[in-house]
Amino acid sequence: MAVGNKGVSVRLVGVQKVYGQRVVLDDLDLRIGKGEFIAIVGHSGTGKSTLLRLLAGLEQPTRGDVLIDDSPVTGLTPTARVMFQDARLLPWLSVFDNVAVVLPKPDKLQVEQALDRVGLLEHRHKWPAQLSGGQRQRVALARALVVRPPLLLLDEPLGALDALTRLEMQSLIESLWREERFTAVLVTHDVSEAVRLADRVICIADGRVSLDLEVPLPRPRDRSSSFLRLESKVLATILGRGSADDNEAHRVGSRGAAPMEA
Ligand SMILES: Nc1ncnc2c1ncn2[C@@H]1O[C@H](COP(=O)(O)OP(=O)(O)OP(=O)(O)O)[C@@H](O)[C@H]1O
Repeated sequence: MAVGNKGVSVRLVGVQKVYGQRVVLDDLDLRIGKGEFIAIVGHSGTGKSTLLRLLAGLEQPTRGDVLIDDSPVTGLTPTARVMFQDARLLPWLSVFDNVAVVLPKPDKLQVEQALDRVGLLEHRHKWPAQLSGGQRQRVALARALVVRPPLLLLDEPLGALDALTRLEMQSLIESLWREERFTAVLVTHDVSEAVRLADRVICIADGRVSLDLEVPLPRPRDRSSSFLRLESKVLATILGRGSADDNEAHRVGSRGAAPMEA
């Protein structure tokens, strides 16, 4: 498989996605650099998962182009792996086999390294039912990363976890990303998680990008005053209000979450 440990670049140009009468994404433009970590936030139903499915090649845009390393996505994106909110493990396979199953040619060392990287090597002989929710998501992460994908798509992967496990998983994802520098696109409802992990936080509203906010904070990030300012800026955009220190330069487009009368 054509995979490596360097990220890919991603470009969406004038992307529209229509389901029946519903225009979910409309003339959306977005660029993601190689190895960047992007978080996508926005109200429920604004098309965040749709956007990930377009990047994965699970769907095609109604109009416009999705380009990975400058090549249009026309079928499943071979460089991408997706992680979902539910781990989607096969209950009749061991932890080891749940990771090995995605390899065209199972390789014991490769699987054990992937499990070791997520801290689950000693659990490799267990069944999914014997694991906690957090451990199951670690297996899903190992399965996604075992092929060292250049593009990791994360669809609210930590949404069902308790707060503490969620923080641990955020640290794990961040440290694996820092080691391997794949391109990461995280869909999340948790604005704090977005600001903690992402180089840029993208808000989607009315089918397009309503905020593209750089997070220029050193990692690992704590909840400093700068962190809180960025967090409130993202929240204000999602809620459709300008925050007191809002900077118009961060807003893009003329529609969507433009500041409204508060
Ligand atoms: N296959 C489909 N057929 C018809 N409508 C769809 C399909 N997939 C998504 N939609 C609709 O498109 C809209 C956007 O869905 P999507 O799941 O991308 O939103 P989202 O922002 O990820 O939402 P959430 O935050 O609730 O997960 C929703 O109205 C949804 O019902």
